[in-house]
Order: sequence, then C-alpha cells, then structure tokens
Amino acid sequence: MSRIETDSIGPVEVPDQVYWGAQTQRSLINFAIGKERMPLAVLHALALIKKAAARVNDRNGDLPANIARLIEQAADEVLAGEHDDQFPLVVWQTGSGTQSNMNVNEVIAGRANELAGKGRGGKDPVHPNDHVNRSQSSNDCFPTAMHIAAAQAVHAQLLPAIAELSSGLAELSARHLHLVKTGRTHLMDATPITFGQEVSAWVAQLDYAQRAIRASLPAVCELAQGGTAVGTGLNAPHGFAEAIAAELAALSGLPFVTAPNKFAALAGHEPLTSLAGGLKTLAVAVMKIANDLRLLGSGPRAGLAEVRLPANEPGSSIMPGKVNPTQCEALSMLACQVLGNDTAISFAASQGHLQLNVFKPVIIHNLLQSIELLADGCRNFQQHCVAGIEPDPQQMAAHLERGLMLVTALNPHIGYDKAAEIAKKAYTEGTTLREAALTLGYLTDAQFDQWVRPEQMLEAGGKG
Ligand SMILES: O=C(O)C[C@H](O)C(=O)O
Repeated sequence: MSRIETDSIGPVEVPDQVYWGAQTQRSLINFAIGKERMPLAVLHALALIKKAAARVNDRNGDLPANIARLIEQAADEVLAGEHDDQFPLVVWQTGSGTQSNMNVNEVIAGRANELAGKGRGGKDPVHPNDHVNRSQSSNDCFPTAMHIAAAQAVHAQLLPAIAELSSGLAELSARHLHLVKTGRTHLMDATPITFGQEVSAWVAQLDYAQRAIRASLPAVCELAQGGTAVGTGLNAPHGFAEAIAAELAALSGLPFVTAPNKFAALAGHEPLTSLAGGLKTLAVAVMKIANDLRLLGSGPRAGLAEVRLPANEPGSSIMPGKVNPTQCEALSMLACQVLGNDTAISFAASQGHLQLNVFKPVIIHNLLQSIELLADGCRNFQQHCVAGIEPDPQQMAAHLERGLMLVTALNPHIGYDKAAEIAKKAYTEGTTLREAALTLGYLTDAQFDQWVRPEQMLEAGGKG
C-alpha cells in the first residue's frame, strides 16, 4: 500500500506505513550510495532543535499554540527513539544535510498530523517547512545538530571512558611504583626505570589528550542556529538565535550559546576540526599504549615477556595454546581509523565555498564514528586488558641483571670513555659488567657494589 506525497518538484509515491514525505523518498531514490546511514545522534539532535524552535516560535507568536504542541509531542517521540526506523537516509547526500533536515521535518509533521487525527504524513495541519522548519534553514539546523550530537557524545560517552582507562592505568602504576626494570630507548636497553614510572607516562598522555578534547568544547557549544540560509538570519525573528540556544541548553543540560558569527558557523567547521584534533591526539596516545603493551607482553618464551596480558581467548586456529594481544590489536586498529577520519574531517572542513561548507554529513559521520570507537575502545581496553595485567618481576629482574646500560651510573666516577669500554667488553665477551670492569682494573668490587645500584638510578639526583 502506498500514498502520494508532494513537494515543489511534484508528486511522489511513498509506502503507506512510513511517516516521511516526498523529499525523504526522493533522497532514498537519488542517493542509493553505500550503507552509512546518517547517525541517529544527528537526527535526534535535529528533533531537539525542532522542539526548541517550536517553543520559541510559540512564545514569539510565530506558530499557533496547537501546532507548536503537536510538533513538540512528535519531536518528543522521536527523541524517545520511537521512530528510529523513519530515518533511512545515507551520509552520501546533499552536503548541507538538507535531505536529513527534511526527513526530520517530514517525520515530525507526518506524526503530528496523525496525532491531530488527519492520518499519517501530509502537510495538514502541520506543514514540514512552514511549521516544523519555521525560522530555520538546513544551513543553520544541520551544523547546530552536528555540534549538539558531538558535544553530547563527548560528554556522555568519551570523557567517562577516558577516565575509566586512565584510572585503571593509574592504579596499575601505583601498585608497581617500585618495581625496577630495564628502560628502553630506540628499542635498545637503556637505564633503569620502574614499571610504575613507565605506566605513569600513559596516564599523563591520556590526561593531555582529554585536556585537548575538553579545550575544544566551548567552541563546539557555540551554535549556528538563527543564521538561517546564509548567516544573516533572514526569516528568523530578532532574538531567535539567542532564545533557541538558551532553550537547547535547558533541554540538553549542556552550555550551548549562540555563535558570535553566524557566517562562519555555516561556512566553516573549525570547532569540529579542533575537536577532531583532540580525538587524533587521543588516538595517538592509545596507539602508543597498545603498542607498548604488546611489546612488553611479547613472548611468552621468546619475547620481552615482562608483563602478562589477560588470556581472553585462544589466539590461533592452528597453533594450540597460543594467546595473542588481541585487545592491543583492536585498540591500535581503531586508532588508525580515527587518524584516517581526522584526515577526512580536515579535508572536508577545509572545503567551504563562500557562504556554506557543503561537506557537513561526511564531517559528522567521521567525527561521531571516532568518538564512538575511542569511547568503546578505551572502556573495552580497560575492562579486558588493563584490569588483568600482571607484571613478571623475575623476568624484569633478569633483563635488568643482564642489561649493559647500568654502566651509565659509572660516568660520574670513571668517565664516559672508560664506562663505554666496560660495556663493550662485557657485550663482546658475554660477561657481566662487573667482570669486565674488574678485568680492566677501572674499579674495585666494592666500588662496583657502591656505584652500580639500579634502585638508585630512578630519579634526578640518583647516580649510583
Ligand atoms: O536546505 C536549506 O535550508 C538550504 C540549502 O542548503 C541551500 O542553501 O540551498
């Protein structure tokens, strides 16, 4: 069964059971590209905007009160997830997001008309453009929805997930603050470090990344709404921009304000680019953490084997008993995706032409994917990897014992050149540093004991 819906191009047949109208149906036909749907978070943010706009328009006398109430009721249903199947459009559509904006306008109008007893869809008594889209354009709605969806995802998903991973690592660091092991630079043996110190670097890297993400949020909380088509605000009343930002802040609990320059808010995407930069920084940090842990966990017999990662599942379909660092692999793969997304976002954001950036759907698709991957990735990594990490103190002690760079502690006593000679001799002859030092006659047994003390080489001022 189908019904006929119309738009300015003409009539279109739509399935009877759907709420959407002609423009959504046209988009489905004209953009059968890929499987990437417009993220639900953006569609819900658009519904929030429609609700806020209905309230402001009602207060201003720009919408009949009964129409505003119907819009609000239908928008609330969308926000409650009752109509998620009514948003079938893909990312690869108009660059302004007009078709997704119209999808939301049509679904809210279509449901509102049903609530009014007029049957599903249509334009009476609630019109998708004249009423639901009142005082708005896709050009200000869609970037506003992008900012709302991004800010909500960062606050609700990402920041708590970073905090979870960070506190897991901080606990690991605190538990092993004094566990001395070999430090490595250029992947080669270096002077000693404690496991706690090594892990503390990862905590600090995460902290830096979350600060970079937080720093971008005030600009993300500036909204384009009220700029309408080109930033001038045509067809929106005076004060609409400020009023709807306040309404959206009250509805969402996030500190949204109106953007100081609407021309830039439509034409450029620097705030989201800067958020993407924060996500990139986080991806860089988690990549380093995942890589370090897979190196430290390598083995178990022929690798570094200084930490044991949890054995969550059999690693191999052919090699019995093999366990792989699968959590590190998943985390580092998703970091690659985030780095790629950042490149796509940067390129898309740089492509604004005159009054409008028309790469908006690809920006928000990539940004929300990055936020989701990083949030899920951090939480998953904490729960299925970090929480079960056990260092191997024997293996760390054995590496330390055999390590040659303890010789660095002798620099202040016998000088770099003699210390280097000791290290080279020990390495080429396969002896200990002590044996080489005594053979060369550069120090006594007692002096070696006094000067080469790994536990005293762990902080500034320590010199054996
Ligand atoms: O959809 C709109 O409101 C405007 C459209 O993006 C346009 O500028 O042509």
